[in-house]
Amino acid sequence: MSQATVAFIGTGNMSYAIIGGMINSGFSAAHIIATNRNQSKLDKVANDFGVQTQTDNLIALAQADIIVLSVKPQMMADLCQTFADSGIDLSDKVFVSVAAGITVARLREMLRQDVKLVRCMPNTPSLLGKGVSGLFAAGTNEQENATITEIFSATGIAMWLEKESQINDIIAVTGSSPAYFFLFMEAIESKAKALGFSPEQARQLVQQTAMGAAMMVEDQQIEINELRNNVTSKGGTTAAAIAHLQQQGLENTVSDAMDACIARALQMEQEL
Ligand SMILES: NC(=O)C1=CN([C@@H]2O[C@H](COP(=O)(O)OP(=O)(O)OC[C@H]3O[C@@H](n4cnc5c(N)ncnc54)[C@H](O)[C@@H]3O)[C@@H](O)[C@H]2O)C=CC1
Ligand SMILES: O=C(O)[C@@H]1CCC=N1
Repeated sequence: MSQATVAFIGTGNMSYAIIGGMINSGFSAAHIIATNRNQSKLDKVANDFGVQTQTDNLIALAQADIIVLSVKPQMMADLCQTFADSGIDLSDKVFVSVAAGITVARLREMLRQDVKLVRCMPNTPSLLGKGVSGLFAAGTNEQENATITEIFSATGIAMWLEKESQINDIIAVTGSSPAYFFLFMEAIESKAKALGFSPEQARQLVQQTAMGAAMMVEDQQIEINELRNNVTSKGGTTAAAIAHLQQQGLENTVSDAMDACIARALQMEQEL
């Protein structure tokens, strides 16, 4: 499957990021099909990355070896029904679902077949090759898994998981967590504006600092706690700020937020 054709069904934010990561790391645009019900939503991905686009999911399904299901979880049952009803042979295809909160068992029920399936939990930094994708295989062989690894390694780190339940854990750790970091950055940006910096200055200050901090974590390879200590002079300004965050329970708040994320995924598994 080295020249596998990959169809992204429901090309929105997440598929755009994966496709971008693939193209930026040298995948052939000719082997990627992006679908959406709405052609106008496909113009950007076609212009930016030169991939094929298609408003008819069944044409993409018939042409592709790997089918990435990337509609919102609430749309998945309707989409899968059209595939199950299509009469197209699904048995040789590898399905990859990036949807949160829908299990392998439920996806197979929706497709009315024990299809070869990989559950994948990516994140949007995939666009820059800085993504993380948790992967869980059901019914795929080694060669197929190698092809999937190749695709998701192109977008960052691809990590195979032993248990399907770990997909929900990785949603909390990496799938949803870019939003936690963005919220933290928004809070700093907003306060910088309140302190009198212009919107442009506030944006520049927060983005440079966040990027610098993240790059130090990667570059220095020492405990993150030590990096923090290196900023924190005893009796100084950082110590005052950190003490406030800790008194307000930041660590517990983050832990509780991640538990809420996992709980929502489990609840979706019951609902969808
Ligand atoms: N956005 C994120 O950071 C992440 C999202 N995911 C998962 O990715 C999936 C997609 O999420 P987003 O990209 O954020 O959503 P999105 O709403 O940006 O993209 C989904 C697209 O699918 C289209 N669509 C809906 N039904 C369709 C159909 N029957 N045929 C063709 N296109 C159809 C919609 O028009 C929309 O443009 C979800 O299942 C979500 O759980 C997973 C990890 C991270
Ligand atoms: O919010 C969501 O449900 C999806 C899954 C991980 C990120 N976005």
